[in-house]
Amino acid sequence: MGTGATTIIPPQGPLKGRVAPPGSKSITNRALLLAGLAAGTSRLTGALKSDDTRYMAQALRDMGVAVDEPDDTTFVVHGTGRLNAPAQPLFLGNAGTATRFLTAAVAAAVDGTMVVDGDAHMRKRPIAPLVAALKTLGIAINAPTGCPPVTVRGHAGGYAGGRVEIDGGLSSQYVSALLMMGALGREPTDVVLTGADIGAKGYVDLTTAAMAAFGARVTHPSDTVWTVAATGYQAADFAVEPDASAATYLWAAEALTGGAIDLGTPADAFTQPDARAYDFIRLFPHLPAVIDGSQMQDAIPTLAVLAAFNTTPVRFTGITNLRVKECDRVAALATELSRIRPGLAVEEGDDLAVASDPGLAGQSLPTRIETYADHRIAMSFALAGLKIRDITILDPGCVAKTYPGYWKALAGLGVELKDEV
Ligand SMILES: O=C(O)C1=C[C@@H](OP(=O)(O)O)[C@@H](O)[C@H](O)C1
Ligand SMILES: C=C(OP(=O)(O)O)C(=O)O
Repeated sequence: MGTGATTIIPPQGPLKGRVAPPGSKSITNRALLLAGLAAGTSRLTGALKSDDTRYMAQALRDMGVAVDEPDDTTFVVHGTGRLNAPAQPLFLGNAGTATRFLTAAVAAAVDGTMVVDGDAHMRKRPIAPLVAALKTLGIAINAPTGCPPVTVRGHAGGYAGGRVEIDGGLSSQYVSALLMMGALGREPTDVVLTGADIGAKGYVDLTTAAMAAFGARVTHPSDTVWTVAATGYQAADFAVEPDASAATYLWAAEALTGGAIDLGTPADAFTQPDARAYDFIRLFPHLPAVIDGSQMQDAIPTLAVLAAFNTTPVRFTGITNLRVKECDRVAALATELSRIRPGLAVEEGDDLAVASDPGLAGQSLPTRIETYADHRIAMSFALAGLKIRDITILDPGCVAKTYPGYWKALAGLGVELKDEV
């Protein structure tokens, strides 16, 4: 459990100023991995430095790849075209991207047996579908609980290629992991989607775009099939775009206060799925009655807190896999919104129904928000504190997973914060 608490003092007027969100977590962790698998030096600029990307960078170092950090937003990765077996289990905290992507990559890039593990939260996040898919490729791999730790017997260059089926319903990261591994096969790999759902498909598009930047060739002959050529990876200089999920808090802060915050990047310039949230945020306080969250899952906490101040109720659908993120986000949103005012949000089957009440603004509703070690719960509920007096966020440091500068960014916009230690 983290410690501390931060109370947000609602600003007197609109929030105005310039705040650039940090680099994209999703893109940084893809680029780090691909650079680590390539032979040669890759320079990643605009990158995110946060818990999630440090775990990925450290894992590469643990496998013999030199990763330099000349400044706050740059990684220089000196790939050798091979990864060494790590002496210790790879510890990846609660970084879903690092855990899922590395589980597949090490199977085809490292000689030896290794363990991929994470913290207590990661040990509750499912990885069984990815493990089962890797087994079908002849890889010796085991995750007895269906979650990390995963034990993998890897062979550098040691899988043939061929066809691998994956159900991406619980996590699109399984699909991305197999695609990035695909370029390491001896022959091309077809990644074939089974099951009805893949979560936010935009993350798979981010994966194939990053792979192309590092020299891979992926074709997508049908909605459910990707073919990855057996090219391996080439070092590249790569500019990481700002994080769209981080941007949602700034867009929402602007909408809630009627402000003008310049992020330095227009919403339509992002390639990440969560940028779609802007199309809703700009409608505030007239969000629609139903919002399908399936293609912008990490933005749902932001939108759900915004919805509490909407003129009419909002139902969020397509959010079942929010239950297997850093915490059960559907339950957390219902519980914590209802802590502010009983019944403000309820779980209805697979949906989250937010009652919405613009009259909440300006009230004093002293509430201590549990954050469940989930950065997005902390960051989104801070938005409620821009409108309601006496909202306190517990364990504010958990934002370090993806946005260590979050509180500073709010303070830079003139938001007064009171820290308890
Ligand atoms: O591929 C990625 O970079 C991500 C995919 C999504 O997860 P799932 O695919 O597990 O839904 C998202 O929630 C996560 O923050 C990042
Ligand atoms: C779900 C998230 O992260 P991950 O799956 O990469 O741990 C997130 O950042 O909201």
